[in-house]
Amino acid sequence: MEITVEQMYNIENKGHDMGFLKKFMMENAGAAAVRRLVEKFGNVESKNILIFVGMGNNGGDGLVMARHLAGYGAKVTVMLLGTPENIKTEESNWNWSILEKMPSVKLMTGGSTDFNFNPDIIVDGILGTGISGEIREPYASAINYINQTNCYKLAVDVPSGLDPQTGETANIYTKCDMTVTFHKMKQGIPKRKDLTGELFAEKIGIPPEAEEGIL
Ligand SMILES: NC(=O)C1=CN([C@@H]2O[C@H](COP(=O)(O)OP(=O)(O)OC[C@H]3O[C@@H](n4cnc5c(N)ncnc54)[C@H](O)[C@@H]3O)[C@@H](O)[C@H]2O)[C@H](O)CC1
Ligand SMILES: [K+]
Repeated sequence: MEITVEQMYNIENKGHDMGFLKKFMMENAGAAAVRRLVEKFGNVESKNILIFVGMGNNGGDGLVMARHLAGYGAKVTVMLLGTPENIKTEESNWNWSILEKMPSVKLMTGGSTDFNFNPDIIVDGILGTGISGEIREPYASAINYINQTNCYKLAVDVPSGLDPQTGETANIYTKCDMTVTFHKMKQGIPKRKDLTGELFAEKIGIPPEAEEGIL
């Protein structure tokens, strides 16, 4: 069953109000996406993985992925597309503060795309269900960098720039090899398999009762 973005937010909020906090949903989302990646590659040890992180919860999922991938022995670099003080949500902030205590993950901020290594894998955690309007900087430059770089690309929830409700694209958008979306498929995402690549919908622990009165 495909659901709307509004239904997803309502289910997420109801699950949170039941006590299954968004930080746990985020943890399960990031872990599920990493499992798909590890399954794809067999082993991510020593792979150069570059994770672009937006300032909302799509970015937060990327931060969770960074921690899990470090645990698998990958060489992880996180590029936060802004400054840590401007991270928008409590859950993302919490995950950033953990990474600050992990020298195994290289943290970069601001959004420069002048990297001194070639990534094997890019994770697109720039924009998810919160997208609105044309893509602004520094997100636009990050999306251009992703599209110009020849490596494997995983989209967190939805390729950034693709509207998960309508399937329409903004002025720029990423083209990925795999997309891992969460809880249930959103209506617009499967309309653009050319941008999503392989597509998976992963459960993230939200109680089914959180759907009551919404679906
Ligand atoms: N489905 C679930 O239960 C869960 C989903 N998770 C992830 O959370 C994101 C949605 O997070 P949200 O913070 O609401 O939105 P985004 O991260 O997509 O981005 C919002 C952020 O981006 C800015 N912005 C919006 N449009 C633009 C634009 N065109 N150009 C530049 N910047 C833009 C805006 O200012 C906002 O601050 C969902 O996709 C999942 O990945 C959670 O992990 C929990 C469980
Ligand atoms: K994304």
